[in-house]
Amino acid sequence: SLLSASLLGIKFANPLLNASGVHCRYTDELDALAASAAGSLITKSCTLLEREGNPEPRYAATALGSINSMGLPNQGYAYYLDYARRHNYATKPLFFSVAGLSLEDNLTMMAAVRDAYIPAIVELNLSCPNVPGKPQIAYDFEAMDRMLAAVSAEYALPFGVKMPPYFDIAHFDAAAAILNKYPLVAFVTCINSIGNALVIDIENESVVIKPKDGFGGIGGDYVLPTALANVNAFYRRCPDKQVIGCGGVRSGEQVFMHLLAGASLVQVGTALHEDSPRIFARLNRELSAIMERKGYRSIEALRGKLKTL
Ligand SMILES: C=Cc1c(C(=O)O)[nH]c(=O)[nH]c1=O
Repeated sequence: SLLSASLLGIKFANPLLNASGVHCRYTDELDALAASAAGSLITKSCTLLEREGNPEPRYAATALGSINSMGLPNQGYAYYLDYARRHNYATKPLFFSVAGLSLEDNLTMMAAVRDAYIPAIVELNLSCPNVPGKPQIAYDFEAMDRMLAAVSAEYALPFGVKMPPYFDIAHFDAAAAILNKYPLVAFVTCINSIGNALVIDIENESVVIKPKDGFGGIGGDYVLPTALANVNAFYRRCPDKQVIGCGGVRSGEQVFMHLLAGASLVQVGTALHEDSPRIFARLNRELSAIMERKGYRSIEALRGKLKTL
């Protein structure tokens, strides 16, 4: 149909899903996504053991988006693996997000997913900006190379990576060169939040979240141009991989932009957090209206067709 999409040869009714971390920590949240108009869903990035995460307040919405320093609160990987075993894949695909605190933890968790023989798609999070003392892997190119070599060897199935934003062409080049060494890295999700921003409330003359003196990852309108640039940068540099867009989506127009930039699927974070899973029905309607107005009969007809001047 008009909004059909595909990734790893798997069919999706539409390209939309949640960004990992939003509306996906608990099974009731995941069930609501499974019952929504989203084409698929992804679990909260998980660690080996359950984590409470950082002290609250750790999320705040602003006029232009959001800031968070959640600290990777999650129920531990066994909880999400149990959910992934029970999911009905005939209704819609499920992604499984992994953010281990060590290479060993990532290997253990991904081996468990592999050995469960379920069609869950793994998105390895290389970009969590909010675990104090843990610099994010994707900003350490040697660490990322070692991680992908070990994970590829162990998991031995196609998987994806969740990347932070880069802001320098040389960094796009270097990161893509590493990803292109690993054919099992079948997709690249761009972007995670822009790390370590600072939102100030002038009434209270204070920061708005408690962890890290108020420093946290931002999402929403703030990040849209950076998200689109990262989607297109990796789309151009990784012709043998697919790209999932994430960042700044709150209407059909931004979904259309991500698709033009080369995205195969599009994740929604801040706008989903501030609304509800009902947002997916609206986004599908708005995207359909734009495509019909422009005469597109499929997403493939417009995907990656961004014009330069
Ligand atoms: C997995 C941890 C992440 C978190 C978090 O749990 O603090 N927040 C983000 O914006 N991105 C993440 O990847």
